[in-house]
Amino acid sequence: MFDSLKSKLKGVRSRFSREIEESFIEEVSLDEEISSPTPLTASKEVSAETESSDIPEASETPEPKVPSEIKKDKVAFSAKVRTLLKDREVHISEKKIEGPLQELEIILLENDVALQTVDAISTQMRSELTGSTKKIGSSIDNMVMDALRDALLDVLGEGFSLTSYISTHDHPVKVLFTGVNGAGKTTTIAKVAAYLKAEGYSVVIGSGDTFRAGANEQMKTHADRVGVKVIRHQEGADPSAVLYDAVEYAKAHDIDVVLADTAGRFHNRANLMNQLAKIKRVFKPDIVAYVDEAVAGNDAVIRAEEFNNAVGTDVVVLTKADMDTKGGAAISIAHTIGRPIMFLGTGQEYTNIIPFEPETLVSDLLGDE
Ligand SMILES: Nc1nc2c(ncn2[C@@H]2O[C@H](COP(=O)(O)OP(=O)(O)OP(=O)(O)O)[C@@H](O)[C@H]2O)c(=O)[nH]1
Repeated sequence: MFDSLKSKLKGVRSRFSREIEESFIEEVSLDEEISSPTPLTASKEVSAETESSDIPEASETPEPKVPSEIKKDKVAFSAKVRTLLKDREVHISEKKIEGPLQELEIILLENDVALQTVDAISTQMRSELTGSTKKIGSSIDNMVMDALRDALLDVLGEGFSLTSYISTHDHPVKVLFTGVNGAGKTTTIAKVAAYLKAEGYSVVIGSGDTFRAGANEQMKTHADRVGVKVIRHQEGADPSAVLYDAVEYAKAHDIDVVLADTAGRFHNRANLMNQLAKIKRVFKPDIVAYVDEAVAGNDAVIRAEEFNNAVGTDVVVLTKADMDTKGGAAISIAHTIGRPIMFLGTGQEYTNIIPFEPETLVSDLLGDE
């Protein structure tokens, strides 16, 4: 999942660290250290905090150095500056991180992160890394990592736990699934049903896709496999009536959750969008879940926004995350439409669904152990 983005983020993180470190190495007047017999004249922020024990002794009669010795000196010197920087207060100017920031922006754009989300991540990184004096903790790498983690968490928002919602609201909780054709709504409903059953909740499915030939049978097959009752009418029936019946069944049988399927549709099909508005009026969902493919990248973000504007959306489910190497939709969608992600679909098995937790995604993206 999101492998291309992961490896690129790793690269740009090292570049941030390198550039920040190198700029301090320059400040500590490298030439002077290598060629002159005088002690290291550490300058600016670092020198102010360097203790006398950190400063190498000057030899009285220095021998001229051969190139290999100079190289070794440089390496040793960089290591020394790195040590000096740890637990020090330093000032990082915007200039020092401009190059890597631009690289980060390009990487995010190339991986389908929406422009406004890229801007937000970049602004947050800039403000967290620069400006006032910073205390570098264990290392510059960690400081960069923390800034990137905070920026990503900021755009990902809080996530949405369906089980927490169910445990704190009246039953039956009604979830309406909307989205474009073939995004994976029907499969997702079966996966969510299996997930909720495993969490100890009873579920009924309303087969509200009465439009596509074979959709009823497909839903029934999935429901049978995960052991959940499905309410169906004949093909072409009014989906609002099917879903109304599903709610009545849930009330009569003390069922915790109703999961309602709908036919796939595009936001620009006015009659189908009006039908969805009617379904909402009759079914009165507690949660409207917009389903789209993570692999669709920017298109998924644009469609989610259009659905949200047309019929409203409370949460998003991104399917086929297992096939998505970029992660752009997962990173941008909550920030762009202002609605949290509820689940990620990660394969074709019924167990291939994970509740979306921003911290887990960010740890995965940044390669935490
Ligand atoms: N790899 C992968 N495939 C998935 C995932 N979710 C769904 N699919 C596949 O996507 C295809 C379409 O899924 P459906 O559930 O039929 O899609 P739908 O949105 O109900 O389709 P319509 O009824 O046309 O609106 C199927 O082949 C699913 O197995 C996922 O998370 N990963």
